[in-house]
Amino acid sequence: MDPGFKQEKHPFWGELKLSTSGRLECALSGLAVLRHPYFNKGSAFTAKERTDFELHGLLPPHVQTLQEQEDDLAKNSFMNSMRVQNEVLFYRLILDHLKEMFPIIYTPTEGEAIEKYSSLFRRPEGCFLNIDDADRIETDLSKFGLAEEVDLIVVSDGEQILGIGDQGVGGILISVAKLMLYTICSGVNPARTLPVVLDAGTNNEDLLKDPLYLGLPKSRVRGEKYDNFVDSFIQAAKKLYPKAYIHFEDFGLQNARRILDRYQPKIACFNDDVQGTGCVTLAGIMAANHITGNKMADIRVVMFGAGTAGTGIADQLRDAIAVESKKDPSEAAKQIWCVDKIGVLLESKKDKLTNAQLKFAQEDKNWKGDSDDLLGVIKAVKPHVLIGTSTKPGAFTEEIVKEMAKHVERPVIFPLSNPTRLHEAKPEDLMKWTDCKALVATGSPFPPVKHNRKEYEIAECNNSVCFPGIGLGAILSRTKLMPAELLVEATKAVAAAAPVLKDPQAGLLPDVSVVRDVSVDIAAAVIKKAVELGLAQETDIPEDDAVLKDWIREQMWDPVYRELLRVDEENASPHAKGEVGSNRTH
Ligand SMILES: NC(=O)C1=CN([C@@H]2O[C@H](COP(=O)(O)OP(=O)(O)OC[C@H]3O[C@@H](n4cnc5c(N)ncnc54)[C@H](O)[C@@H]3O)[C@@H](O)[C@H]2O)C=CC1
Ligand SMILES: CC(=O)C(=O)O
Ligand SMILES: [Mg+2]
Repeated sequence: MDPGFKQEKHPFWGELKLSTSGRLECALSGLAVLRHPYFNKGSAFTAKERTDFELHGLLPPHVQTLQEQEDDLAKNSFMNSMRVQNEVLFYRLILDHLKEMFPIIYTPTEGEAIEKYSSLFRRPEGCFLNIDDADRIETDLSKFGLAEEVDLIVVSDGEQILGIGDQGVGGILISVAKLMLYTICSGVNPARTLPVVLDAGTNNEDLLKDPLYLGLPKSRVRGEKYDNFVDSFIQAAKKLYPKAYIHFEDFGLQNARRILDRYQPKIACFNDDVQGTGCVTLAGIMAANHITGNKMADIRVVMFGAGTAGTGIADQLRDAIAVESKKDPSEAAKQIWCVDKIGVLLESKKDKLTNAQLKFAQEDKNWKGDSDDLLGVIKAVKPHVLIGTSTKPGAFTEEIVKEMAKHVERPVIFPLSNPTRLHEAKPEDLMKWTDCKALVATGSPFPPVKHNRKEYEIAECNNSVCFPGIGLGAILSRTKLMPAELLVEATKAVAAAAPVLKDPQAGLLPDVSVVRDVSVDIAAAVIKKAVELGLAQETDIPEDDAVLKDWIREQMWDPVYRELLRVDEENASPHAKGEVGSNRTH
C-alpha cells in the first residue's frame, strides 16, 4: 500500500482511501462517478478531473466552487423542496435557525426565485386565476377547501414584486412566501391558508419573449376588464371562504391603492405594501424619536420614491403627526416632502400625480429650494428623517447624507427598497459618512456595522415585522373590517418592542428572533381594538390582557409531529382524505 495514504472507514461504502494531501482514490469513471454521492461534485469537477474520469459531455462546461454551489438560490430551492416533502420538518428547521434562514426563504433570495419562476418550475402551488378565464374563477377557487377551512388568502397580480417589477405569473411565489412568514412569525396554520395569483398578463418584455414563460403571454389588461377580474375574485373568495382575511401583495402602482380603497370599507382586507410598510416604518421612527428626543409633532420627513410603499408610509406618518400635534391631517402633510422621478411633489405638478400623491403635494409658495432633486430637497427642507422606497440603488449619496447630517444631530435614514441590491444606501456607508450618528433601518437584512470597536445593530424595517401579527389578530377576532384604528394599535405594539428603548446601540425594531412574541403583542392589540369597535365576530375573546395573550398563543400552530388517527374514508373530511388544495403541500 502507498505509505502516503491512510485508511478511512466510510460508514456506507466500506474502506476508502484518503491521501495525506486530501485526495480520494476513485476507481469509477463516467456516469458512475456522478451517481456516487461520496465522489460526486456535480458542476464542481475541475477540467483535469473531467478528463481523468471521462466526465466531458456529461456536465455543462462552467466549473463552480463549492461556495457557488451552495449559493442562496440553491438553498432556497432545497428548503422549498423540503417543505413540499415534510412541512413540519421545514418549519421546525426554519424556526430553529430563523436569522440564517429568513434571507433564504424571503427577501433578498425569494426575489431571485421569482425572477426565475418559469425556468425553475417543478410543481404548481396555490391557485392560478387568469383574466381570459374569468368565468371560471369560482370553480377554480373552490378546489382549495370547504367554506370553514380557509382563514387567510394572500393574493398578488405580480406587477410590482418587491423592487424587481413585473414578474407576471411568478407572483404566485410572493403569495406563497408571505404565507410562509405568517406561519413562521405568527403561527397561522399553513393548512388553512391559500396563495393566489391573478394573472392579467405582463408588461415584462423578457418574460413575453421567453418561450418557457408560464403565464399569459400578453400585455397587461387594464381598465374595466381588470377591475371586473379583481372583483370577481373578491366575490368568489368571500362566497366560498367567508371567514378568510384577504392580504393584497405587490400590486402595481396604478392598482394597489385603488383596490385597497375599494375593498377596505367592505371586507376584512389589508394591503401589505401600503399599510404594513406604513406601520413598521412609523414604529421605527417612533423608536428613533426615543433616541433623538424628536417629537412626531415637529419632525420633517423626506420621502424618496412616492409610489405604493412611499405614500403608504407618508399616510401613516401624517396621521401620527396630526394626532400628536392636534393638527388637521392636511396641515400635518406639510411636514412630509415627497420626491419622485418628477422631483419634489408640488401642487403645480398635480396633473402628473396619483390620488395618493396629491395629498402630499406642497404649495409652490412653500418651496424654497434652488433645485428639486434629492440634494436640493435635503438642503431646503433639512429633514430629521429620510426614507427611500424608490428602487434606485445608491440614491442616498455621501454628499446627500453629509448635507442631512449638517442640520440634525442624529439623522434617521431608512433605505427600504428591496431586494438588497436596490437599497438607496448601505448601512456601513451611512454610519461612516455620519460618524455613526445615523439611526438606520433597512428593507432587507444587514449584519451589524462595526466601528471604533463598537457594534451597531441594523434593524430590518420590513413589513414582515408587523403583517403576521396583524393577520393573526384579524383571524382570531374574525374582524369584519381592518380599519386604520386597528393598524394604529399594531404600530404601537411594534414600537413598544423596539430593542433601542433599552439599549441605545441596539436595533430600532424588534429582531426576527423574537418575532413570535412580538406577533402575540400585535395580535392582542388588534383584537382588543376590534372588540372595542364592535368589529370582532368571535365571541369568546378574553378581556384580561394576560389571559388574551395565552388564548392567542394556544391557537398558534407549532411545527410538531401530531399522531395520525386512522379514520374510515367514507366519513372522512376532505382534509383527512388529502383532497384539500390538491396542489398545496398538505
Ligand atoms: N421594506 C419594506 O417593508 C418594503 C419595501 N418596499 C420596497 O420599496 C420599493 C418600492 O416599492 P413600491 O412602492 O411597491 O413600488 P412603486 O413602483 O409603487 O413605487 C416606486 C416609486 O419610486 C419612484 N421612483 C423610481 N425611480 C425613481 C428615481 N430615480 N427617483 C425618484 N423616484 C423614483 C417611482 O416613480 C414610484 O413612484 C421596492 O424596492 C420595494 O421592495 C415595498 C414595500 C415594503
Ligand atoms: C417587503 C415587501 O413587501 C416588498 O418589498 O414589496
Ligand atoms: Mg411587497
